[in-house]
Order: sequence, then structure tokens, then C-alpha cells
Amino acid sequence: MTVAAASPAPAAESPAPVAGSGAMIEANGLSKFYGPFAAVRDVSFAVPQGQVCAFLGPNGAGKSTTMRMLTGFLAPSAGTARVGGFDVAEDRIPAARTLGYLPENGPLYQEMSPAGFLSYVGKARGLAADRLKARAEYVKEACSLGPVWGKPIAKLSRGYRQRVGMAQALLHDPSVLILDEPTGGLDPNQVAGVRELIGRLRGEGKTLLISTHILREVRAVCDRVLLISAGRLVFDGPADELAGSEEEMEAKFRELTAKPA
Ligand SMILES: Nc1ncnc2c1ncn2[C@@H]1O[C@H](COP(=O)(O)OP(=O)(O)OP(=O)(O)O)[C@@H](O)[C@H]1O
Repeated sequence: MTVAAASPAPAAESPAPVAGSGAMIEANGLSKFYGPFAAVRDVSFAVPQGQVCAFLGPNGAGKSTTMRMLTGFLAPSAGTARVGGFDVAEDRIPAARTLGYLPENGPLYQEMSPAGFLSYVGKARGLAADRLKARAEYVKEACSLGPVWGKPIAKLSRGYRQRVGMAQALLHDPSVLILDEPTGGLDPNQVAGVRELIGRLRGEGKTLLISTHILREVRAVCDRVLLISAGRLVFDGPADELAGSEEEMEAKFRELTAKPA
């Protein structure tokens, strides 16, 4: 649920600088066990400032679980996560100020309009009234929410609901965005709109981690690919290193994520 992303904290000021490795997103040996089942096993990576990184994997591979641990919404069984240099478990408030998160299932609070919902989220994050007004105008335009600004979220199409989710993730102008399937269930025009928005965010120097199933989009917008299969990281490198053409990329994806016989 999207509002959870607003819960940790007031976001009045910019956080202190990134420390340590200089990475904006860091997974250090992250694991999540449900009983004996390992949803995520010993996943480590670091995303530098300004990089747009795709997080790929088959259904059930562990993408959402990893993202929830990176955003501090799920406690890992082992390992640590840092955003903007802040440990998401120990330094929750500055980590939350640095981070915008689009969870898998988009925004709820169905009876609210996008305007009301974003105002609610902004206040929960501690944005001052004039800043909230300015940021709401920005996300309204950036996410093309003008036509539905005053309509109940319950009445919106899936594409518009997804944009409301993006708008809440962007509202406090975070330098890191973790987006769980921002193009899930969208039509090609809507996918193109998300691609454009990601390009704009890249231009603003944001650091992005994006899970997706659309390999074509990865080649279009991402600098780097992290591929997870059965909870383990099986590839980490530039998209063109994974494969030259879209067909080759699909073949490589299947090869790297094939279950052992
Ligand atoms: N609370 C839970 N209890 C038990 N198993 C869980 C729980 N949450 C997730 N899992 C399991 O962990 C594995 C990883 O799930 P996760 O949602 O992270 O995958 P995913 O890569 O995001 O998949 P999708 O692309 O379908 O969203 C799956 O097998 C899932 O069934």
C-alpha cells in the first residue's frame, strides 16, 4: 500500500551526504527466509548516484521481497540495506527522506482524489505548505494527472492509478527511486509515458532501481541490469552485455533463470 511509503517520517529537510562506498542504493548480503524457504538469498549490489538500474527476474524470483527490504518495509533475515548511505533499519527517517518507493500494488485510499491523496501524503511526510503546493504541481504535470486530479481514485483506470503511485513516490523530491513494476498492466502508450518520465528523472540525476518484465524497456532506459532467479543474483552488468538484440536478451534471460532439471 502506497501510503506506507509516507509513514516513516517527516521530510522537511534534505538528508546529510552519502557516506561509505558512495553508493545510493546498497544491498549487503540480503536474505529473506519464510520457514525453510529462501525467498532471497545473499543478494549484494551497489547502485551509484545517477544510475538507472533494471531489476529483472521471473515471477516469484524475489524482486518485490528484495525491494521491500531495500526500502525498510520488510526486515531481512540476514544482511543490511542502505539508501543514500543510511541504514534503512537504523536510520529510518533520513533514509525515508532520500527514498521514493512505488510498491507493487499501487495507491489505495480509493475514496480520495489524487489531489487529496497527495496532500495527505505530503503532510504525513512533513512537507511545508508552500513546498507541498509546488511539489504537487510538479507531480501533477510530470505524471500527467491533470485530467483526473479531482476524481476519486476508485474511478481511475489502472494506468492513472499507477501514475498516482508514481506521483506519491516523487512528491518529496527524493534522490533515490525504487519502483516495483511501474509498467505492470499498462498499455503501450502508458508504457511510453513511464519511459519518458524515467528519462526525465535520469536527467534530474536521480538514482533508480526499477523492476519490470518488459525487456524492451530495459534496453531503452536502463544503464545496468540485475537479474535475480530463485532468490539469487545471477547477472549484474550492462544491458548490452546481457545480449545484443531483444531476442538474444530473451534467450539469455531464459538461460540464466532456467530451473535445474
Ligand atoms: N509472506 C510470505 N510468506 C511466504 N512466502 C512468501 C511471502 N512473501 C513472498 N513469498 C514468496 O517469496 C518468493 C519471492 O516473492 P516475490 O514477490 O519477491 O517475487 P517477485 O520476483 O517480486 O515476483 P513477481 O514478479 O511475480 O512480482 C515467492 O515464491 C513468494 O511466493
